[in-house]
Amino acid sequence: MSPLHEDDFPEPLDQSQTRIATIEAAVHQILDALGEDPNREGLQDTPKRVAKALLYLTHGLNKPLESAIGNALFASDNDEMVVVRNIEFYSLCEHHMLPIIGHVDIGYIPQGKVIGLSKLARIVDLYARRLQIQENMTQQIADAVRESTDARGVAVQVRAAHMCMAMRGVEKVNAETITSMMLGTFRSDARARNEFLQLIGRG
Ligand SMILES: Nc1nc2c(ncn2[C@@H]2O[C@H](COP(=O)(O)OP(=O)(O)OP(=O)(O)O)[C@@H](O)[C@H]2O)c(=O)[nH]1
Ligand SMILES: [Zn+2]
Repeated sequence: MSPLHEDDFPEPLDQSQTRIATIEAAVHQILDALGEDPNREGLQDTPKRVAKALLYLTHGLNKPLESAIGNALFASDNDEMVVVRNIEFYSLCEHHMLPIIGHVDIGYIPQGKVIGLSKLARIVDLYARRLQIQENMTQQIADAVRESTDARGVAVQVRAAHMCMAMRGVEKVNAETITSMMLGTFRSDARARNEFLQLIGRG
């Protein structure tokens, strides 16, 4: 599965064209309301660009979990913790539609099968590429890893900067929001939790 590009949308072309046209008209109105001249040379193609960019930035919406994983689940007797850390993500906050930019660390303890490593990053993108709040994204990623792997435990930590807190509002550029979700063994066993935190460099 190759990464999605701005020009491919995961739906029939006519549906994408309808969405692009609708968003384009709305962006034209927004430019006008901002006091801009939407017809000046520099802005002529802006509504279309914004429409395509917004569809790209939310392309995880309504996509099933299987689309991120395919067949990449492999039988394995290994029952040691697997950690993939520092998976970068770009999302949009659902309150202001401004960027949330950060990193996700994922750990799981396999129980009979392991998942293709890249699929953990694809799971992150599936939930990041839509309008989000960080807490829900954290939980959705953890639930998806658990559901797809039947792992004994799943740990997810998300560290992010919210542009709505940096570029406007309280204007705190250095604030970092950390959320985590511990399932199964990670919730019940402090040693497993601490090992995860050590491995992600936060213990
Ligand atoms: N819990 C949570 N809050 C978020 C997230 N992203 C943005 N927010 C917050 O959503 C809140 C919306 O608050 P409102 O008072 O309705 O909006 P606002 O007037 O724009 O608030 P300010 O940002 O404080 O100016 C703000 O406190 C944001 O910081 C997130 O991922 N999780
Ligand atoms: Zn926001």
